[in-house]
Amino acid sequence: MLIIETLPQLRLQIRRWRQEGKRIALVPTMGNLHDGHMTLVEEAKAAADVVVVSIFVNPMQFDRPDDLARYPRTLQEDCEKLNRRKVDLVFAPAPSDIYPKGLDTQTFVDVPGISTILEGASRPGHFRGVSTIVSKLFNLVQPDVACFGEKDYQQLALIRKMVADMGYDIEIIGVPTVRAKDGLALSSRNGYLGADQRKIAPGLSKVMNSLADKLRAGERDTEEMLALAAAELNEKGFRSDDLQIRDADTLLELSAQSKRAVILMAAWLGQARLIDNIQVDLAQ
Ligand SMILES: Nc1ncnc2c1ncn2[C@@H]1O[C@H](COP(=O)(O)OP(=O)(O)OP(=O)(O)O)[C@@H](O)[C@H]1O
Ligand SMILES: CC(C)(CO)[C@@H](O)C(=O)[O-]
Ligand code: BAL
Repeated sequence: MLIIETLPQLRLQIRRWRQEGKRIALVPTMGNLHDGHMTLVEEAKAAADVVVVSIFVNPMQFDRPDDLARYPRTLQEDCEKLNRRKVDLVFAPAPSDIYPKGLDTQTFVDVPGISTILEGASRPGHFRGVSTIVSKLFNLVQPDVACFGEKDYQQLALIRKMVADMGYDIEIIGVPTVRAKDGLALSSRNGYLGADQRKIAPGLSKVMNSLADKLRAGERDTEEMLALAAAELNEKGFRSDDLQIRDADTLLELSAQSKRAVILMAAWLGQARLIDNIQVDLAQ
């Protein structure tokens, strides 16, 4: 497995593979890898000849400096895991390679509409940072296919829109959320949970699933349903943040025309802001 940190070295290797006619898959990550990431890697392997995993804690997408500072960085363990999975190349650049002139004058990619609602409203500038780094990684790695997790539902929708709007010739594969046995969605930020909080954490998916059951049973008073869900989370020890039931295709409010809903959950548990989502078919 190649571990490359600089842009010129990466370009050289990508050019070689292109000349050999290889189909390239990209899995963008911020590292501290878990089984959710490994599922993305397996999907990437099935879809291409060579797999590139990027590991970059992207400062441009963090709206809180403390969140950036304490984000777990475990490059050596990550590379060992990826080596065992027979990944071909890990791209792990330094921030100064990606943003040599800093962030203030960096050209950015903004996806209108979707980047400022929901998670984008809670985390100002976050999605501009995501679309900019993913666009830059697409240009550097020139993948034929790229894999993203459904756990970050709005992010996946943002990337799909960017690819369509900008004419990237890249297939985007969305990978279903990988969970622990007790239902908690795997996430690097779960590492911030203490042992007692870890016991409470699956409550987020339990409350989400009971909202999904209510939708399936035909309940449509979403305001009332979400207020009850927030109270239930707070009772369990969370600080409910943003809970939404939206049209799964547009991310706008549900309408009579909506075919599928997505329930989007965000709640604080101690120092960790946990997110989760589930899609529900509304066909009666
Ligand atoms: N449990 C999971 N199941 C499927 N995909 C996941 C899961 N967790 C993360 N991913 C995906 O892995 C990619 C990289 O995510 P990232 O490195 O930010 O990990 P993370 O666990 O989501 O960390 P955090 O949310 O704490 O930043 C993204 O496409 C993300 O959606
Ligand atoms: C896609 C991504 C790697 C861009 O930094 C990040 O937002 C993530 O880990 O989901
Ligand atoms: N997995 C989403 C990246 C972030 O929270 O910044």
